[in-house]
Amino acid sequence: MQLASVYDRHVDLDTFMEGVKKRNPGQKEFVQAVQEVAQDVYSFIEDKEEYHEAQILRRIAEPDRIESFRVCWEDDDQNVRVERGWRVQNNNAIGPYKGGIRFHSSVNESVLKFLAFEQTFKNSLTGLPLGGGKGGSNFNPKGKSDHEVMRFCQSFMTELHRHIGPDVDVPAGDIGVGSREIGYMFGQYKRITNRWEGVLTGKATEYGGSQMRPEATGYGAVYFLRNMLSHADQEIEGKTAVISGAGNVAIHAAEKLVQLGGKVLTLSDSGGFIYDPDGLDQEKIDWVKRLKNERRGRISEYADEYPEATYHEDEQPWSVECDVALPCATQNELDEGAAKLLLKNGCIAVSEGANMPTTLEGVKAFQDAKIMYGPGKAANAGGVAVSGLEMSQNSERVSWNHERLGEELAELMDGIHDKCVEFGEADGYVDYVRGANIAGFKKVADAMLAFGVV
Ligand SMILES: NC(=O)C1=CN([C@@H]2O[C@H](COP(=O)(O)OP(=O)(O)OC[C@H]3O[C@@H](n4cnc5c(N)ncnc54)[C@H](OP(=O)(O)O)[C@@H]3O)[C@@H](O)[C@H]2O)C=CC1
Ligand SMILES: O=C(O)CCC(=O)C(=O)O
Repeated sequence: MQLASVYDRHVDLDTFMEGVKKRNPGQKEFVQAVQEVAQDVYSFIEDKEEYHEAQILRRIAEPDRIESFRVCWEDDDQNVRVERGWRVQNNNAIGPYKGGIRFHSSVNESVLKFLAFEQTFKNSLTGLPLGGGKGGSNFNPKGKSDHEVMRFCQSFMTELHRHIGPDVDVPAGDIGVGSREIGYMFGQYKRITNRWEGVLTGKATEYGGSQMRPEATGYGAVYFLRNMLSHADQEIEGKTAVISGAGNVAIHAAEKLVQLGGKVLTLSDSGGFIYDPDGLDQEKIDWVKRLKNERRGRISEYADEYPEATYHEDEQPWSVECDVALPCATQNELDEGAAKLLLKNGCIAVSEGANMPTTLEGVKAFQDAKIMYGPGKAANAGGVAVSGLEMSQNSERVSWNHERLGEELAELMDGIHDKCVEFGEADGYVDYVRGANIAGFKKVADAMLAFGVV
């Protein structure tokens, strides 16, 4: 009986999810990501026998491979330190594996599997030939010297280089991995292989990086918000916004929102959030860029620099009244209680700069209230899309200008929004989660069908 249900082509959603849980014990983030996709995909493929027969969803929810390795390095006191590194190559049906590298103490296999799974759908949505992958380490760069970070990155790449390549797998940045870390890793790859090739994206422009890549994820999340609002005959101008995070994505989301006439009230980090009732302007945003990218300081310092602002230690920004919210820090930072608080305070739209920042219950609260809710796999796809354009520029040995890339990014975000509407609109409401899941799934699934059982 048990075996029959496992191999049954038409297992129902609950049985499918039971199987996912059994095969991935203790991996709650991964199970959550699969659940969110499966519930939409199941209703889409209900009458499509070919997807059942080929067990497509089950195959996408099983990474092609996971490389796991030891990373040894020496700290400044010459202590030997040992961390663990991974690369999860989830699916390369439509292009080389592509997705960031995360350095954070919370990184484990479940987190990277969920990110690589999500990336597969996100990359498909961009319309570019990019498969899905993700990697990282439990190494925590916070408080480490530049030399320590360099030694760690070199050691990480010494192992990772065996598994990547410009037509195989092209990593980039994510939490804890910015331009400094990409530079150290690219330098080590080049040293080991003696090849200059576009094996990483997010490089500095001096050595093959693309204009607009640092801005792309945050700007893209705001373009997606603009698209959702304009589909509902609304605009960003004059809207108040709450943003979480104070890293690459949050800072650039704030910058674009302000450029488009929005008022940004908050930023946060893992210590707490700042509330600035006057709103951030470009000068304040530039100050935060220097704080985070050069001095590597804490967001609490903002309230010392700008006395009109207040700092709220160990708190999240979701209690602040706003029209729109952009979670741009990390997974599951916005739970059901926070979602209901945002709704109660009049929030009409959420655009996710982070990956899976809202819990399943939080997502349901937004959907039940029928507000505009753009899930990360659609709303934050601008980053990987411009990474895809960096790969094209590297292959052609050309460099496109800022203006062209800005236009390409806005067009890519328009395309993603259109796909979400095409597959997610019913009865006058756009379910962007459903739209993104189905559009992302369909392209990968059709490619897999063409390959047969591999
Ligand atoms: N960079 C990119 O291009 C893309 C990033 N993303 C997603 O966007 C999000 C942010 O990434 P990015 O801006 O690049 O990363 P950064 O490392 O630049 O910034 C991360 C920010 O989030 C905060 N943060 C991280 N973990 C936690 C936590 N557990 N609790 C509270 N705050 C936390 C950090 O605070 P602190 O410094 O205190 O840790 C920091 O302010 C991630 O979900 C990432 O996957 C998605 C698409 C592309
Ligand atoms: O630019 C990339 O390849 C990675 C972006 C990323 O990690 C993400 O979209 O979550």
